[in-house]
Amino acid sequence: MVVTDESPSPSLSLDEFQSALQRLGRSVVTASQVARVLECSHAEASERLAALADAGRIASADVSDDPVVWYPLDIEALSSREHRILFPERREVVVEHPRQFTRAQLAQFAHLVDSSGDAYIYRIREEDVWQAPYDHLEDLLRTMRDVLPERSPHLEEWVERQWGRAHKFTLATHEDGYTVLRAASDDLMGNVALQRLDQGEHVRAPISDSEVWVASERVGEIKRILYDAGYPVQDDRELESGDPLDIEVELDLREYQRSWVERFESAHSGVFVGPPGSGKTVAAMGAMAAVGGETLVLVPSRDLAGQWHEELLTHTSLSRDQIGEYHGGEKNIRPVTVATYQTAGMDRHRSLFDDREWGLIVYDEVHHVPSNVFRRSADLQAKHRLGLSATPIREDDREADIFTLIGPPIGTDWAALFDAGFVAEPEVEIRYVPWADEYARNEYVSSHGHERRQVAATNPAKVEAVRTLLEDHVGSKVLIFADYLDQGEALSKALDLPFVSGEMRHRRRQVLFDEFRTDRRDTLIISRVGDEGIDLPNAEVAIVASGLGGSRRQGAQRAGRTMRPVGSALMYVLATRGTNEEDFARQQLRHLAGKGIRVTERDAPQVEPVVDPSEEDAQGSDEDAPTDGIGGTDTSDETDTSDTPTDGDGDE
Ligand SMILES: Nc1ncnc2c1ncn2[C@@H]1O[C@H](COP(=O)(O)OP(=O)(O)OP(=O)(O)O)[C@@H](O)[C@H]1O
Repeated sequence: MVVTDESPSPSLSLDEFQSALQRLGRSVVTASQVARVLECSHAEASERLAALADAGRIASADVSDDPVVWYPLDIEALSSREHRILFPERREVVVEHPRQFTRAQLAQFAHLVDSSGDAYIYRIREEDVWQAPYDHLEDLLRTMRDVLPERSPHLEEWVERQWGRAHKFTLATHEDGYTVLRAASDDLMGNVALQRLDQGEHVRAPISDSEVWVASERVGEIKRILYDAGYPVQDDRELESGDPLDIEVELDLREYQRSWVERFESAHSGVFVGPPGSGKTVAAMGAMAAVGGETLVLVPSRDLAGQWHEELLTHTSLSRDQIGEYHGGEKNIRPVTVATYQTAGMDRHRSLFDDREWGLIVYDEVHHVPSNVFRRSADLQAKHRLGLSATPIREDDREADIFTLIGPPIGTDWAALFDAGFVAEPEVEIRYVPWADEYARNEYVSSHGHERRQVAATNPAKVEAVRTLLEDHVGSKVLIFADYLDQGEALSKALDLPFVSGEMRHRRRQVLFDEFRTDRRDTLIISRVGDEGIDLPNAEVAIVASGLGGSRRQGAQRAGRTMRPVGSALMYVLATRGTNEEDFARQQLRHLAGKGIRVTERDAPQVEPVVDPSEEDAQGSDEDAPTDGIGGTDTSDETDTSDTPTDGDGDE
């Protein structure tokens, strides 16, 4: 029986029309295609499309031998509109022109694998499900359904299986005080754990078929063994609170900071992941107050140690004699001690970990923890451990170390962060700079390895490219990053600006940083020493002259220096055209895309180099003299990211 519905078809909104286009993956459609998506008759679809066209919202074209086609009036608006496509079998999501919030949501459970051009490709790996910062599977699935263009039962079943694997083993504290490992089933204990753990070293004695007493001093190893076997362990043990220490935070924590601290209190360990400037350090003080025990804070550089010291004095009830610093400059162990990773990683300073009954270890810039400190952390499993990171993805992808030795990411309420305006999406532009001259290009062609990278990074034409950018941003607060000492000095001379490097005395650096913070200075040239956490909250523009060969995280940190909540922040990355810098630039900034940063690319405007007349004579005399290449990178500062630490400030 056919029921003819005399009432007019329900109208079709422009949003529904555009969603249909997205579902169909097309920008021009026929009524029958739309009928399929709307699950209505062809006639009804035609009627609804015609009504939308009559309302002047869409257009149609009579294509002679083909049916009428319909398309949005402003095809441009569509082309810049966010468009998501799911490939369930590959567990991939492709997003064109993703918005910042979309990228932040995807970063909760998916790994950004490519972002060249406008399409961002995310893949969901098993470890992404394991580390998804949710207490319940339903919460994870809700976020997925919110951000994925369609539901996929097949994908959700896979996610559920991975989630299950991450909840098959639990470490707990037995009522008699010893540490036990519990499995979700006898089989898992027998076929997975007991096949891999060492009887005696790891396993002390069986308690039941699914529960064993384990060696508490081997917990770090046990976690790693089971993680590598595909079973990340939930750590629900009661942890030591160390010698009691009463700490109060004298700032009102923001909603998302309180949420971080509450989640940490229930999990006892974990990582706060939030954009630079979002308040992780202050939230860590909240965690210190919650634990109420003596605290060891580990940071990547001496400058940052000084900054933590100041922040603790400013924002907590701690008195000056309760806080000490432990690094090249001073060796004071106090109830709250801030030490550099370099010092903490050295055997002759291992007493740092054992000298006091710490209740909490804080790892700042957790992706920066050197291997020897990670190894030492394996012995600290009885303590509360907190990581802070703006970019949790390690260059060498050692998420497993962070997960097993410190803890899983603790959920970040991105919506609250964005609503509170603590994430300013910076514009990042890669500017491709031509060679200064044939000589410089030939030098690149004839060099190899590190020197080749160096020649590309220190292309003299970059000086003019920086000068042009400074002229475009007169009055803005600008940081120019130069990894190579000679390039930093060349920029300093050409632009008459100070160059802050690890070679500069600590005191002089502080003076320049303070002048920048207090607006007595607009522009600074800095080397790696400025990468980690040095608080230059009012930087508005970052120009990366060199340092692309470093790592993705440096790119994020540099963007971070301009991602402070100061409205629109800009970052220019100078890459020499036709060299490996182009690939580095795209690879490094792809990582930033996963943190909600939009990347554009363009060629630097051609400019004639400004040559100092005095140099003109000098150039004439030895223009054929081979240069020995540009001086080495500034490894004299403390934030050397290699695992064999060097310490610019003479840490013993
Ligand atoms: N709850 C708060 N109330 C007032 N100010 C705050 C609060 N939380 C953070 N701030 C301020 O915001 C700035 C950045 O905070 P914080 O240093 O904690 O951020 P961060 O995420 O640790 O930055 P980075 O990643 O660079 O280390 C600081 O000046 C801090 O004093």
